[in-house]
Amino acid sequence: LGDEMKSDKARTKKQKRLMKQAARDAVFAKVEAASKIEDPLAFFPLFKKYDRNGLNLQIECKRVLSLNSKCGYEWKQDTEKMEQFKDERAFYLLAYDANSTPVAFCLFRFSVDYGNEVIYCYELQLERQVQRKGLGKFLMQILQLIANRTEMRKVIVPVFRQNTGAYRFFREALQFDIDVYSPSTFSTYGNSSIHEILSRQTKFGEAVGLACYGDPCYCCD
Ligand SMILES: CC(=O)SCCNC(=O)CCNC(=O)[C@H](O)C(C)(C)COP(=O)(O)OP(=O)(O)OC[C@H]1O[C@@H](n2cnc3c(N)ncnc32)[C@H](O)[C@@H]1OP(=O)(O)O
Repeated sequence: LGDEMKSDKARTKKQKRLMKQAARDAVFAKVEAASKIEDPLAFFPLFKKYDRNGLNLQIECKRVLSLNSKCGYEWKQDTEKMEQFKDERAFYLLAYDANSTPVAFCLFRFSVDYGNEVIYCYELQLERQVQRKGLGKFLMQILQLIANRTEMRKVIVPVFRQNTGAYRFFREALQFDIDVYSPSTFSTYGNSSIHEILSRQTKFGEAVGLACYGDPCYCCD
């Protein structure tokens, strides 16, 4: 009987391990599939235009590798950014003005973060002249839509604490939470970390209601 119990226990343990592995594989498969979508913005053609508050912009979603070297942002000098730039799974949302000049970009990637399928937004940058006209909110709304469509659990953004404008934008205007894996939630870092990881759950995230962005609300429909 002792031996039988032991082998039962071993079987259950193995089953649990296999189930965990299958769940993990499913998360990676979902992220892999989303990463292969040629143009995630194609699902939302209405969002290819931003025509509000005196701006009239075209919005495109492109794979980072498909961009040519014309895009002359200063951050391209930055080595770490350059690595992100070269990542074949990364995408840009780009906003162009009437002269086809890029005036804003959002760099993101589908990713697995602590076992969760997420959209990781590395960077959101708007030229000064297009700031405070709702465009940042609109681009993040697009990310949230894409995240819902691809069944990701949340949208994540790292924000430097000293960037109070961006912090307020994400925390107050867009209702991002401090992510459970943000450095400030670990006692070793406490409040000394220079950045905070913020996140906003999708409808596939854990039991947090969707606070809508805009009026009209595009994310709940
Ligand atoms: C992951 C990261 O990349 S973090 C770094 C973010 N990027 C930067 O800091 C670069 C410079 N700034 C920018 O590119 C932009 O200003 C962003 C991305 C911070 C915000 O985008 P914008 O289009 O300017 O903001 P938007 O007009 O959508 O603002 C919506 C609301 O957010 C809040 N908000 C936006 N910017 C600020 C700010 N600087 N200070 C305080 N609140 C702000 C306001 O409540 C605003 O509503 P209101 O204008 O009616 O008061």
